[in-house]
Amino acid sequence: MTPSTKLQGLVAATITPMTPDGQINLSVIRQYVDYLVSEQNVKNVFVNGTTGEGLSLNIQERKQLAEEWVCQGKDKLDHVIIHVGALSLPESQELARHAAAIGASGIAVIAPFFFKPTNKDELIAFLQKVASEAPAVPFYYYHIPPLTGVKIRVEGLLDGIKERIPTFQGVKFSDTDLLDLAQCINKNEREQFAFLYGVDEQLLSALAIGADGAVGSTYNYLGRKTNLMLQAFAKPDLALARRYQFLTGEFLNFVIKLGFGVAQTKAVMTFVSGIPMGPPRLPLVDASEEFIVKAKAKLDSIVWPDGD
Ligand SMILES: CC(=O)N[C@H](C=O)[C@@H](O)[C@H](O)[C@H](O)CO
Ligand SMILES: CC(=O)C(=O)O
Repeated sequence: MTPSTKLQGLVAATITPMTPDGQINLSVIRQYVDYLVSEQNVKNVFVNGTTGEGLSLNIQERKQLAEEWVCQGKDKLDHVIIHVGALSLPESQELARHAAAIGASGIAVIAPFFFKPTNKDELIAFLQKVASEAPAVPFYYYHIPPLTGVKIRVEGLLDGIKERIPTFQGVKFSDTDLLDLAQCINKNEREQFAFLYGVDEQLLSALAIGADGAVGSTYNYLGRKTNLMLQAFAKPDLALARRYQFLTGEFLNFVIKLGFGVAQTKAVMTFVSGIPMGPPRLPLVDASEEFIVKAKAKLDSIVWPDGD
């Protein structure tokens, strides 16, 4: 792994494979890593986040998953970022120390979401207490207000953050407020922070205002297509880049109308990759057969510009 290089390009938010009886299934992670690298051309992962049901796992499970991803990713993946956010500060700190000990290339933390920070100073104080437990590991703030309910704008959070959190390296930005994202990017030209966008259906818009890359659930199975969008954007061939975004958007728009979340992501990844992701953990419930049939038909019907 090469933790010193700036994180860019696509990062798959990993799914947590589970057995039919609901235990974490570490045995398929090796195959999962190979699939991401060879079939999707994705070499960075974000483990135990939203898609990974990180907040529904216990500490032991989170550590086992982190270890397995780091171990299986060795020599194959570029970055293995571990999400270590938790409602309990000591638990989050324990996970941060663990991630450092196993050699993770970065850690990320969401805002605590039961008792919530009410301003940026409270939020930074929490993040700082976690980050300082892993003083040699790049730290990312994971901004996802639709799920945490913590709507503190990132632009303001960045002011002086490097002084409070010396390992601060960037933001995983999972919000539709592109003005906030743009202000962050504009402000941080010199700092070399990485801004990774997390709303896959509008990644192209975020690239246009300067996002470095993306972390998302769809890069598990649409990584190759999204990489082609990134290439088209870099060229630049905007018409082609738009075409890819419209097509991935067409799929997402379709499944969102059917009801789309982590359970459905597990089902889609299972039929696309052939790797059994298993059921989600309650309160999430399995995708319906009807969803699976319709989602598969939709994905199969898409004619991609690369001829697939
Ligand atoms: C709320 C959520 O899970 N967001 C993911 C990452 O942040 C995205 O990757 C979405 O799954 C994706 O954009 C589809 O809506
Ligand atoms: C999408 C994402 O980054 C997550 O699942 O945490």
